[in-house]
Amino acid sequence: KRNHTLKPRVVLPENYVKEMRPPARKGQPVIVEFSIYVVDVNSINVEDMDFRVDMFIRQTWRETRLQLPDDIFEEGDDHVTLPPEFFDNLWHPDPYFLNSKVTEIAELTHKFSSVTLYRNQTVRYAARMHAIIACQMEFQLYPMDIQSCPIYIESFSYSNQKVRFRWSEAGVTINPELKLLQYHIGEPLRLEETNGYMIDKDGNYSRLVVYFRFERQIGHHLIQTFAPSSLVVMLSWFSFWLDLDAIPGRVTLLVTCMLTLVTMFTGLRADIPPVAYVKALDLWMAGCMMFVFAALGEFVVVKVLDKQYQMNKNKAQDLPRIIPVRLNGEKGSCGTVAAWEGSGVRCRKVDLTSPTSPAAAAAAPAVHPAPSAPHSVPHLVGVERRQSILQVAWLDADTGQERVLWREIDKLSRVVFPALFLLFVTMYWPVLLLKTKTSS
Ligand SMILES: NCCCC(=O)O
Repeated sequence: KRNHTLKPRVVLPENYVKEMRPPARKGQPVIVEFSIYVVDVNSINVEDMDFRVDMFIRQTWRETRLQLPDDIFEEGDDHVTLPPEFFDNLWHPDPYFLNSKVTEIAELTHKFSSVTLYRNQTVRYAARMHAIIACQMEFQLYPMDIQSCPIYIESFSYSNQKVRFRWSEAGVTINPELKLLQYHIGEPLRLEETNGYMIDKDGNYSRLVVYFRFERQIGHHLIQTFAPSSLVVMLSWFSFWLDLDAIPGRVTLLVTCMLTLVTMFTGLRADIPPVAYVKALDLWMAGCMMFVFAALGEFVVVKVLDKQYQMNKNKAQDLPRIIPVRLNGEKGSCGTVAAWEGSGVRCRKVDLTSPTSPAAAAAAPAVHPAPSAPHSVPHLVGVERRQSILQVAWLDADTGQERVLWREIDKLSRVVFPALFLLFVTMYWPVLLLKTKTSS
């Protein structure tokens, strides 16, 4: 019965010891060249800070002990491809992914790997692998963050004096059809050949590094976060157009805006792990909430001041407009106009309807030195109250209507709030873009 399997001894000498590395010039390491074709990157998992990559990983090295008879090659070929089982008959390097959580060779009916022997005694081993790679992610610039995730390939047992890893000319290539939901893979990928940090008595371990750059696409967050939250802030400005007396309307509008923002940002928090530092999104959230909070605060302050003004105004209107003020040096109380007239005490009348007039100004100091006069105290309060009222309220020259300082704040806020929000936006985005650029 004929056996068509290629026997290892056909290509390997009798004295082949697979545990010994191929003979190299004295003191020279075996050079192993790597190339990677990334088929897919999926599950960039910010919760666990890792990502899953499917790839073809290829290694080539010279095995000078191979004896390759012509009849194992097909006509015109310079290589013969063998099934994965043949790999176990050969010496082979022992790379591993230093920062992987899981590594496995894909399998269906057989392992997806192959060994190719070349006429020039080069061995090529290719395998399709899945790996879950740990990545130290940083979220300071989230959602404009760029994650730099390296894959470290290191020899497990051979120091760099025995085996040295190199990137082949092909290096690392990415499937051009690869699309990620939220990320863009920055190219070209940065490749490095270094020595590992673990120092053996024979030296370091040879290490290859490929840095994946995952640039988060802002589009998703523009639609889901930035645009809606900006609209909610703008919505809160409508309260400045509502009347100061529309308390339920204004409070409902502002509180609803605040709750909408809180709900929106609570939902977003689930997208990334709870890190201990401030993220760019936190600043945006805080900014938006501050604007709505400030609008609510403005309403409360203006409403309280207006209420006090209205109360003072009503009380002041109940007070007498013309009061008798005792002349300097006179004894006795003037009291009210009715009480004073005919009392014999020398007083003079002061018209308080115009307290800023010289008469009222003159009256005030004249009243102060007479604390003993019991009836002068309410009149003094009346004078001061009238003065304070007239400082915060005035008649509109065009309409002749009373205008109150507090109510003017609402009008000012209609301009100041949008202007400040615009300033916030124009400072936030350039700083964020600049930081993103410098971090990549
Ligand atoms: N069909 C996958 C081949 C992979 C490789 O040998 O590079």
